[in-house]
Amino acid sequence: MISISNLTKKFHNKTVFDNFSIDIEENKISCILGASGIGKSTLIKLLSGLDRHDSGEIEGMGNKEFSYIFQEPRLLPWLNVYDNVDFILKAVYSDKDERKRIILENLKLVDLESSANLFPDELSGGMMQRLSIARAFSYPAKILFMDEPFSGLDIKLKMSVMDSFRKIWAQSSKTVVFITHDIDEAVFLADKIYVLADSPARIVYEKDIKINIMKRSFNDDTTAPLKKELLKVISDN
Ligand SMILES: Nc1ncnc2c1ncn2[C@@H]1O[C@H](COP(=O)(O)OP(=O)(O)OP(=O)(O)O)[C@@H](O)[C@H]1O
Repeated sequence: MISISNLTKKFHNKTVFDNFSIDIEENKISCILGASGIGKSTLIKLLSGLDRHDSGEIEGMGNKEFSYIFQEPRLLPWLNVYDNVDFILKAVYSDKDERKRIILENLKLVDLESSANLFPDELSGGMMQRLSIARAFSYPAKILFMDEPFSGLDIKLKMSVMDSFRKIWAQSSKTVVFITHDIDEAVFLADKIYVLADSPARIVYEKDIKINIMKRSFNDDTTAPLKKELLKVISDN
């Protein structure tokens, strides 16, 4: 469990979190859903240690390594697909053959095995984001933070990239903290959804989704009531 308790974070005179608490389960996909500017990215930065909180406790991160997937893929343009992944693995695995096995296995899961020699400027937006997913999963980190990784993609690409994401996640046992403002994305991928609202931010709603992630479809009637509920919670707050 990753636990945040009684956390306070201020930027100058803006209090983003005041006495904020949340428990995040390990080996699951937890989704923080909320409007723009509410504090979602700040929360991930505090959890990952990229920013510091003013008071309160963050427990369960210890020295655990984490990887990040951002809204934009952040690839190295001078390296091909294979080497973009190899670049980050070199710091962890000295054995070239082991790196090769890990890289090819992960590229295969996101359907990029046959694109290993292409450079980022030869990839579509969806391919770039799939590569950033393969890179994040190749790195042996227990925790993955995702900051709106699908929001720059059109609906068709989004569905295909999210499908790649769930396949690759199902092979791992990573704890994922996923932030988004998109209800469809949250309902498609999350084991648990937290809705963040207000200023200072607080959790106004939380829900476990029991349907197996691999069995969900983007336009699934069984999740329609939940989507409606989330829409109401968001518009009421
Ligand atoms: N480094 C900073 N300095 C000053 N204010 C900041 C800083 N980072 C964030 N903020 C403020 O804190 C609040 C929360 O920002 P944050 O980026 O966490 O929101 P968000 O929910 O991730 O929004 P978005 O979905 O638009 O990325 C905003 O009001 C923002 O202006």
